Amino acid sequence: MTTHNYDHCNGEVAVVVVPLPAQGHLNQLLQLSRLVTTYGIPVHYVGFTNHNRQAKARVHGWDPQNSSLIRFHDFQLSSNLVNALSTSTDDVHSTSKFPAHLQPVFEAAGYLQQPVSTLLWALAEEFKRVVVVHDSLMGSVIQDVRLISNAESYTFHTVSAFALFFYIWELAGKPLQLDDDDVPKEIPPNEGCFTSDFSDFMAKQYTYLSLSSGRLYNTSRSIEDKYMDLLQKLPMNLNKKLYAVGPLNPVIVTGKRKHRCLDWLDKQPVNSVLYVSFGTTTSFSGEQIKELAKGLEQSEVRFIWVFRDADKTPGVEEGRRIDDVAPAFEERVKDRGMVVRDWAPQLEILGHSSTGGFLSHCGWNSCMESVSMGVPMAAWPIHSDQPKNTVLVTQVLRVGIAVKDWECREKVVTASAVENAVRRLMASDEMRRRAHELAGRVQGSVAPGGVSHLEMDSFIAHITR
Ligand SMILES: O=c1ccn([C@@H]2O[C@H](COP(=O)(O)OP(=O)(O)O[C@H]3O[C@H](CO)[C@@H](O)[C@H](O)[C@H]3O)[C@@H](O)[C@H]2O)c(=O)[nH]1
Repeated sequence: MTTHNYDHCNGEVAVVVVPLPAQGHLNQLLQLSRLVTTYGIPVHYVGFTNHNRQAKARVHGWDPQNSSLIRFHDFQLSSNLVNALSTSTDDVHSTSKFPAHLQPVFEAAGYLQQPVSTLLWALAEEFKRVVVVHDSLMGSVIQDVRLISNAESYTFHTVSAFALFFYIWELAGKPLQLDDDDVPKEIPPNEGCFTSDFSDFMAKQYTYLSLSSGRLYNTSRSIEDKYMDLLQKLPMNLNKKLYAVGPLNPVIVTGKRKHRCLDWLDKQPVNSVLYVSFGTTTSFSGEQIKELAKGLEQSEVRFIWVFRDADKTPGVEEGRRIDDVAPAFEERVKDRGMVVRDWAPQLEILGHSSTGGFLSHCGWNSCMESVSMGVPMAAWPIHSDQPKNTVLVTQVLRVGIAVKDWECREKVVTASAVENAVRRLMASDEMRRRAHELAGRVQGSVAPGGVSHLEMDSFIAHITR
């Protein structure tokens, strides 16, 4: 890890990081925390106890317990809240695949406002300046920043510049005139991507965007320069400084290898293995699982399949769903496939030379990790920003193919559609070549002198001014 010579910052500036309590968000803000500490600046990472524990346990490539500059502030979920959350279950048969069962925990995050406010006032006494970096969906929690004269806040966006721009552009009634080459032919509309409860929640949190002094993005101008420029032109961003500081995931993975799937990967030929994973917010129906299993089997491709349900609230007792992958399936494919049911080391898998493709829901972490590691994708969007990320990956960056059309989102993806897409992906040397080339650019952007590295330097120079 690079350490910058910013020791003069100690005692002057404290950074407080406030993630939304969901894995895809906790992770990015924890990686950002690590980056900030390389400049010698202390970071205070706040959240519910169970989520902080989960974030630390799942992080890739480094151990947050060894960082003396990151302090975790754990706040307890009240027992009433735990009871309320335990009744909220994931409905795998719903036509909307948005993880509505997580909505109560997003709402519960509002309870962090009071303890976070107390922390901010205390730090404001101790430090010359308190800098709050908060998830774009946690604006209400940090709203007291405006009352503290030596505090300022920055909004952190966990999605691609592309998905965010087109989401806001549609919501705001398409305020900018766009050139033909800015807009791929078909941008999936916002409708159908979220539940109405979540859309209301986002709208409420976005009312706090005007409070912040600037915005941070987990993306790189080496791939999304055009969409960062478009974001800058939106009325809400006209007088804000935008910083594209990603990818925040390590682009070179080192350290102890623990998982058995990495030993298995060592024995497979270069670029021969398909990695299959749908992140932490997707649960498939039994029927969909069977079609996917059949498609993988028919494709005759080697694979690692991370077989998981969507996350629930950590620590909240949950019912287990029946495991729909039959032992007979695993037995039949055991010579060329592996089913992983625990937490898979995704970055290490994507960074392994035997991995040649990624069948993914296109969550933004997965896209950035795959792009950083030069692995082409087969895109199977499920909800939220994923349909827009699919267009970015397949039509703009051209390092992937689509497995399913977003218009057919309510239909089960058949085994033959899986088989065809997987075969096409694994056979495309041209796409793999482009993915490698893109990875070189993205990795270069976070190296010293690279564009993301310079934007991070510029952010740090600004908050330590
Ligand atoms: O066994 C596993 C499963 C997941 N991961 C990691 O978990 C993260 C998953 O994140 P992502 O790919 O973004 O998917 P979601 O968990 O579904 O993320 C949510 O949050 C993202 C950021 O806002 C959005 O882009 C997604 O649409 C939204 O579903 C990635 O870092 C993976 O490397 C593992 O390491 N091992």
